[in-house]
Amino acid sequence: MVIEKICCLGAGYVGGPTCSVIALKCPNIKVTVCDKSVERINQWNSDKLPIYEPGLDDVVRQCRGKNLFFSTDIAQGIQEADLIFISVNTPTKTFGNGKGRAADLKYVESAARMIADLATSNKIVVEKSTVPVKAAEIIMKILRANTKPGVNYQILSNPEFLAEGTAIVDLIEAERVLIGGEDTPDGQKAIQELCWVYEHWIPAKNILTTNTWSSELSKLAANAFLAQRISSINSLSAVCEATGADVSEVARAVGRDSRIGPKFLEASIGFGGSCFQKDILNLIYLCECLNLPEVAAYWQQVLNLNDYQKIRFTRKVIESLFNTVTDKNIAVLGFSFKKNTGDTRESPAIYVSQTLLDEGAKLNIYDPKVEPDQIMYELTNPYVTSEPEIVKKNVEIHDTAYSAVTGAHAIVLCTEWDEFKTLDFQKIYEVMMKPAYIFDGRKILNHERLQNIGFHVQTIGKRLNRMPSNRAQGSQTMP
Ligand SMILES: NC(=O)c1ccc[n+]([C@@H]2O[C@H](COP(=O)([O-])OP(=O)(O)OC[C@H]3O[C@@H](n4cnc5c(N)ncnc54)[C@H](O)[C@@H]3O)[C@@H](O)[C@H]2O)c1
Ligand SMILES: O=c1ccn([C@@H]2O[C@H](COP(=O)(O)OP(=O)(O)O[C@H]3O[C@H](CO)[C@@H](O)[C@H](O)[C@H]3O)[C@@H](O)[C@H]2O)c(=O)[nH]1
Repeated sequence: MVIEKICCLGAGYVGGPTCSVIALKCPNIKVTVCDKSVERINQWNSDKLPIYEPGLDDVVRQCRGKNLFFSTDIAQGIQEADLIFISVNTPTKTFGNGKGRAADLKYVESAARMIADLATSNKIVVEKSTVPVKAAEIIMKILRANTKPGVNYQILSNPEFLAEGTAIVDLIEAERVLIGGEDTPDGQKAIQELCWVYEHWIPAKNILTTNTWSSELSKLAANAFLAQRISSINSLSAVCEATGADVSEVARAVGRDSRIGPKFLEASIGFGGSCFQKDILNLIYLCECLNLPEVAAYWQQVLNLNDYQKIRFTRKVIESLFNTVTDKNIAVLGFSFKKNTGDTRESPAIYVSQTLLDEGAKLNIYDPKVEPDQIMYELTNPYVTSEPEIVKKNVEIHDTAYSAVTGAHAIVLCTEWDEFKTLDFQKIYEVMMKPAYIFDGRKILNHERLQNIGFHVQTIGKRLNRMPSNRAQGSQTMP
């Protein structure tokens, strides 16, 4: 089979960018991205795309209406496609068996059932969502139990490794594409057909093929390893703060060993995002089901440490502000889980903000890309608060960092947006309450310069004992 038409079920952070790049690099393939959400599809077809991702607008502009289409007509998408990506969400279960740990496969299952209902010709079905090992078996069972005469299915695993904020570069210059399939002649043929799609722009040496289960497990393993590095360096950040070592220096020294490498050793207020926690929980649950409690406990510790880091940082904020933030104005700079994305899923800023609100603080929140409604949605979510009215009363969303900090007792920097590095902190100092505090949860500011201006500064993994300069001590401009 030559792949002429691709359909993707799920127009989210993965389906949208992935298929846009496939359309860009494979001009002879028609790519249709389908979603059951009319609103999402309308946004993909508008000038304001539903997700912010550097470079994405350009790619969509080049291909949309030519060989890239966004549609709610799932039936047509499925029927005409030779190859179907399942790119739907796989959140952690919130109730029932495996609550809080297992991946909820209801969207994967419903996608498989839609394909089974609608397909009238042979399909290669590709699991792109992140799933527990053996999920392909579920898809296979649903499809093969409902096969219409003359319709054959091959199921492949092709996990996605893009990171938000760098998705387009990650897709165009992928270090590796992983494809797992059945060890049968038809399975191997399907693998080769998907390889052919990627080979339009990915060197063949970067395309790895494995059996289905290795491919599924490798995705969970990759995220577990990455998150483990962050928890490792974050654990040492606490040691640094207690001893006078500097975590950036430690990371530089450790990372210089080529066996360890320098990437992903940036201490922080903890990792966020929709993937790390969810996928490690998924791995932990899998280990528990496989009766491997020691392995489950090992990975659980990566998550425990991440919670500890968020708690430790927030506690430091409160303790530094004389152990009370009641009625204090606190500017929260950054709400997304990392820079260059508007995504707030599992953002550490949620925990920090919610804890400060619980302590009676008033928050002025500014993020360059997160929509105000999204911030309020996260903070008034019933899983996070039982008092949404108090949250609404005590949170103000600002459209510049300067307006957020005016009159604030403290700045809490939660996301490493580049624009925060170039703020005029002299000007900011003048409009803040005194003593003025900055808590740099991302280690991106020039702490010495801030101290010279007069700020009390705290960061991650480094003790900054020096008192602010005398010059600035008394200058209070706000009542
Ligand atoms: N976000 C990332 O950076 C990232 C990276 C790699 C892998 N992943 C994995 O990819 C998967 C998708 O993640 P995401 O961030 O794109 O999720 P998302 O929530 O942004 O998008 C999923 C979309 O699927 C749609 N959907 C659900 N069921 C459907 C159905 N039956 N038919 C059509 N559409 C349906 C939803 O409406 C939603 O728009 C998850 O398994 C995730 O773990 C995510
Ligand atoms: O040294 C570091 C690197 C990252 N982070 C934080 O870790 C989180 C996750 O960052 P990142 O991995 O860059 O973004 P994601 O979009 O969550 O991407 C991860 O999760 C995706 C979904 O599975 C995978 O595809 C990617 O390969 C994997 O990097 C963010 O809060 C970062 O601020 C740190 O604290 N320190």
